[in-house]
Amino acid sequence: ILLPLLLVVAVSGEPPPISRRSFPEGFIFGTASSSYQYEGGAREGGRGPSIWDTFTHQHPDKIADKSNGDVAADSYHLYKEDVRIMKDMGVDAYRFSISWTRILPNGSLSGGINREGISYYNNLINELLLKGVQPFVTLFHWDSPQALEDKYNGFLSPNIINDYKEYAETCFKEFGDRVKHWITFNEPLSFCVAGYASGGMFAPGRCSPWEGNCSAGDSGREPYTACHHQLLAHAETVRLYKEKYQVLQKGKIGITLVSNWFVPFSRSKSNIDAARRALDFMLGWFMDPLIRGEYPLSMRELVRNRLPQFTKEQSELIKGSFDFIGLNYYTSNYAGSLPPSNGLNNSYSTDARANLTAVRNGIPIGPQAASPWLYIYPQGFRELVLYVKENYGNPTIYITENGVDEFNNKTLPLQEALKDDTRIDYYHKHLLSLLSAIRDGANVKGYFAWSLLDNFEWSNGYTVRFGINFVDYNDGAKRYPKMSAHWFKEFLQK
Ligand SMILES: OC[C@@H]1[C@@H](O)[C@H](O)[C@@H](O)c2nnnn21
Repeated sequence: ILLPLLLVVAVSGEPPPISRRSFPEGFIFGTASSSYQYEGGAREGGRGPSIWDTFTHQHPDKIADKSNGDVAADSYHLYKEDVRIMKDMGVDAYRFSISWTRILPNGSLSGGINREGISYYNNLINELLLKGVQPFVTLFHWDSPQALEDKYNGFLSPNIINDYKEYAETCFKEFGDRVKHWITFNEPLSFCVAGYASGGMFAPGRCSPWEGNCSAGDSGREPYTACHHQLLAHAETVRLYKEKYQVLQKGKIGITLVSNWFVPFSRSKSNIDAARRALDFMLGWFMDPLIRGEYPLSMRELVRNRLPQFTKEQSELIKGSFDFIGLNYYTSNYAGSLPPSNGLNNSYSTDARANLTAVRNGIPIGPQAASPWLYIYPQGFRELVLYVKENYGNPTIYITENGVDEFNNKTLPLQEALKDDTRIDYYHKHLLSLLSAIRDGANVKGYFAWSLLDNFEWSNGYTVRFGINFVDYNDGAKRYPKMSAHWFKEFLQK
């Protein structure tokens, strides 16, 4: 079947047609978002400050347009419009995150539950269910409570494990009768590397002096410590859910990870090994503990005493602590080998001894999008999904994010800004690539496009747009469907 279709591509250059009917029966399609990037209402409804409120307000220079998430896409007020858009598109599900500090304003349960926060998420969940859209809820999408940062340095302290577990249990109690898919953490990698290693790009903005302009930090230790505590918090929360809630509530629980695919610079052993190390340090950092109860050998050999160790009990607790894996894919890199670091200026960024780049011999791996790290390489999607299938026991996977951005060109007339052909081409080719991996046996049950709306893109602020729907930040965050929204609506026709 595929051969003639590939001939079509070879001749016409057009990718073969695809629709939801190309995918297995029951496959879930949705869109994804996160609380700090979408909600706004930063000081409304009893919400407490998160580290991203502090980071954007105290270090506006760290954000490309010096912006913040105070208003964002204003989903705090416009969520019913968002759900109407989803219903009109025909999506099956919506992945969103809960703001920890909207539920527990000062981070700990002892500080009290904010009933207005509970009410907001009840309203959102009920509206989704009313319109036939399943909620997939992420408990943590980088917006840690500032109060816990002040109290004990947040995820650098093991104290956060219990505070996180109590926050999660509050959500299970309040929403678990209607939420049947829970994601404990979004991309521990991104949070720990961009927040603690590479130049203070993300909140809490810690790093070593040789990595950037940070007031404090240790790029060679803190990324590993913070993510060790996230993995332990994840494992303890999964045990809690399975022991106290899953039998009655009948939901599933997992974690969302992100990885690039890595193409060796050449077929030399050193470059192939470098590509494998890159995968270990980006994906194996979490998949190896989840599947084998231990960090990858390459990490233990290269990071050594800077990498925390699991006790036997912790290893048993984390091994198998998931019903599904959420996997985010956006882009791929070339990987080449680097000599051992000097052991002086240690950093996660150099520990893997891998030179990662998007350009080889002057030729980019694919067209570059707006975000500097995003090069379009659909083949990498298939390779990554099959790598997880073959190296980690073919776990149940939901693709929890996949997408591409364009620049926020303020001089463009609205009708021009809605013509996002690149996004249509990106989704078309990535869905074909995913379908190919599924047909080769990968156990993928769903796909969430990033993102429903344009939103606050972390250190890029509002200078780039990832939305299938355009947000007019100058006119009450009004939503307008881009061409890709029409494409998705047609793709999703039952
Ligand atoms: O950068 C685009 C998106 C962010 O907006 C999401 O918050 C984050 O989960 C992510 N991971 N990889 N790419 N992304």
